[in-house]
Amino acid sequence: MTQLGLFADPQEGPAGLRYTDDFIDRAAEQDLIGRIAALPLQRFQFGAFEGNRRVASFGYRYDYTLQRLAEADPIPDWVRPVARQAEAWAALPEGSVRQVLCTEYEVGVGIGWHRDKPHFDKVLGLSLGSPCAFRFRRRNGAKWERHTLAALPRSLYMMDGEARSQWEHSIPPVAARRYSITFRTMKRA
Ligand SMILES: O=C(O)CCC(=O)C(=O)O
Ligand SMILES: [Fe+2]
Repeated sequence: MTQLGLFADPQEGPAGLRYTDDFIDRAAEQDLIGRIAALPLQRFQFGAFEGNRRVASFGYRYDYTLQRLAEADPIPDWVRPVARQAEAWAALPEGSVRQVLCTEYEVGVGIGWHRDKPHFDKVLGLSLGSPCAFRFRRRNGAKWERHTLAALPRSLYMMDGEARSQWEHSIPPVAARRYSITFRTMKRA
């Protein structure tokens, strides 16, 4: 387990955060990167603000303009085995991952502070291609509690409990191109 705590006891990560290195091997990583790179990725749109990361959603997507979930293309066959593998690791029922987000971060691109939409329940993320600092923060009175997870390529994290509901997360601009696959379960079936 690789967890790097900044400004905090390294033992004290957000409750409900789980992480494992080497969730997949290098061959599987290269295969998934090739699959994602071949997708018709769209620049992430958040109202008037255009983020720089590029994404493709499957199962469901969150429509920021209408502020609701919308159906998306079905989860592709090539994602299913790794989604099943993530469910097994997280002890989730098979098939409970109903939303998949594939993301590409070019050099210098990251993601700002946020919590994932409340429509989703558990959030798991597979890192591909390069490492990132996966940062967490939570307000504690006048201060922020902070934690940084060093997410290595081929690793998997899960946000559940407080890590999911109380803490915000962000990724500072990456030094090398990174891909991720985010697996989400739904709050209500
Ligand atoms: O790339 C990642 O691992 C995280 C992405 C993320 O936080 C999100 O899309 O909500
Ligand atoms: Fe997120």
